[in-house]
Amino acid sequence: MATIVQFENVGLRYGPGPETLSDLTFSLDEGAFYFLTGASGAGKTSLLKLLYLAQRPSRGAIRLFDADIVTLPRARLPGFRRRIGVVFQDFRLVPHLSAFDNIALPLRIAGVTDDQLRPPVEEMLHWVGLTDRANALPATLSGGEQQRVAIARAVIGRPELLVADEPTGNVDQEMATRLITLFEALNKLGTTIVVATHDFNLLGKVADGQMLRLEKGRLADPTGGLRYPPRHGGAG
Ligand SMILES: Nc1ncnc2c1ncn2[C@@H]1O[C@H](COP(=O)(O)OP(=O)(O)OP(=O)(O)O)[C@@H](O)[C@H]1O
Repeated sequence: MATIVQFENVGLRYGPGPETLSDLTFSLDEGAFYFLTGASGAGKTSLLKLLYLAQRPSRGAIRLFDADIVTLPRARLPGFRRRIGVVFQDFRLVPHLSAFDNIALPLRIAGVTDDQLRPPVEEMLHWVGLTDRANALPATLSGGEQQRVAIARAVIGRPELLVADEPTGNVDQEMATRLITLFEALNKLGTTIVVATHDFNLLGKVADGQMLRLEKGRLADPTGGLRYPPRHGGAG
């Protein structure tokens, strides 16, 4: 299976303090489904930011889509970002656009005409249970409804990589199951998926799901022990 993401000894430091992420060495297979778990503050969002190119590492090498993204010229970043769907923890919907138009955004950016984009947007609205909220502005939607719009927007363009930060944090279990089914359908079409979650119920819902676990900024063995222990016996 081809590799879509490769991290080699990656570290991330936000300021003068200790590293938030340390010694990350792993690869993600193209077309696979990953859950990223770990306690609050372990570094999940930070790792996702490296994956969707919102953050550059402080050290180490990252290859994405077969390119060295650490040295990638800034001008090429937007082209890479368009290949990645992102569900942000805080949704980041465009406030003056309706649910319909937020979901339609990736297709509009890709040059799809209004006539052509209506059927897929309506299908997505139906899938996330928001057909009757199509014209609503984000501020008038509940947190769970906003989250569903954010998910629909992230998946509609069938990205090569989907990165989702706590995508079911604001919905009930029934909707969480439905949303994971949507991710699985996208995964079957070839999208590589990385879902950061605290919800262990989700893990059992994807037959081929693999788990990555962060512990204090380091990648740990999902079964417990640290796979990449600190070299000098530190606590990590
Ligand atoms: N922009 C930033 N500047 C400085 N420190 C940051 C920044 N973003 C995150 N951090 C710190 O990095 C650490 C990891 O944060 P991160 O949000 O990646 O963790 P997380 O595992 O996603 O947590 P949660 O599950 O609570 O969302 C935290 O100590 C956090 O305070």
